[in-house]
Amino acid sequence: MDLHSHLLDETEESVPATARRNSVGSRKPPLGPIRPTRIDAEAAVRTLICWAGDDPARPGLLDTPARVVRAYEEWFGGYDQDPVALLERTFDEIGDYDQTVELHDLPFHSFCEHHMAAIRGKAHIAYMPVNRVVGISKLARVVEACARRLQIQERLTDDIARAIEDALQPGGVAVVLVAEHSCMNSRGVHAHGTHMVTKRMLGVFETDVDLRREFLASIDL
Ligand SMILES: Nc1nc2c(ncn2[C@@H]2O[C@H](COP(=O)(O)OP(=O)(O)OP(=O)(O)O)[C@@H](O)[C@H]2O)c(=O)[nH]1
Ligand SMILES: [Zn+2]
Repeated sequence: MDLHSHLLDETEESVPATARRNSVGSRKPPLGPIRPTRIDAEAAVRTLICWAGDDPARPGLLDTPARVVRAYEEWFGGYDQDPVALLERTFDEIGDYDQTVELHDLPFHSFCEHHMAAIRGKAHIAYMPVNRVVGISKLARVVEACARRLQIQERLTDDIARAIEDALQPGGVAVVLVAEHSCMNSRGVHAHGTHMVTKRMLGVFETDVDLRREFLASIDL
């Protein structure tokens, strides 16, 4: 049963989240606690509304817990996706094409695992194909599957690169993420306008300095 149907079934006994969650690449997912039922999740939202200082029983907030839980299904839908499987379909009729394939300015949304606050940014991806390429929309899907989890930007960058490497076995992969963290700009240190930049270089992008430079220079940082 996938997450969506699981959450629709309010009577179902809680089962270990790890029984359903997919890992990124070949790595095992972290051992999670028991995943609660939808009813438990909505009760938790009511608790947070009280913690914020409002009344979950007032008319404007009555439907909010159900909405928040539905939003969580979307925001954290990555736990039920296997990024490597998204890249299963490849195309091998690439003629003599022997240069990098790059996708720039892919928007993504994630949540930092320290504050569960939004991370919004852009991903820039390159890989050096070996005999086969993947549909470019699938690269965007991989970013989404890795981002819709609780993350830190460094691991998100690595997850995306590893998924592409595992699935395509290319000559190399490069991933650069440029993102704003709302835990940095809406609270805490209130550092507005800051961007975090992370990079993961594998294969030829790690060993060939000129190739790496060319990719990094092509990104609008
Ligand atoms: N390296 C890294 N740090 C992150 C990321 N997202 C959030 N953080 C940081 O995680 C840290 C958590 O630090 P703590 O001291 O435990 O939390 P805090 O008291 O809320 O810290 P402040 O944000 O400084 O108020 C903060 O410095 C955040 O800026 C990320 O993706 N990567
Ligand atoms: Zn944070």
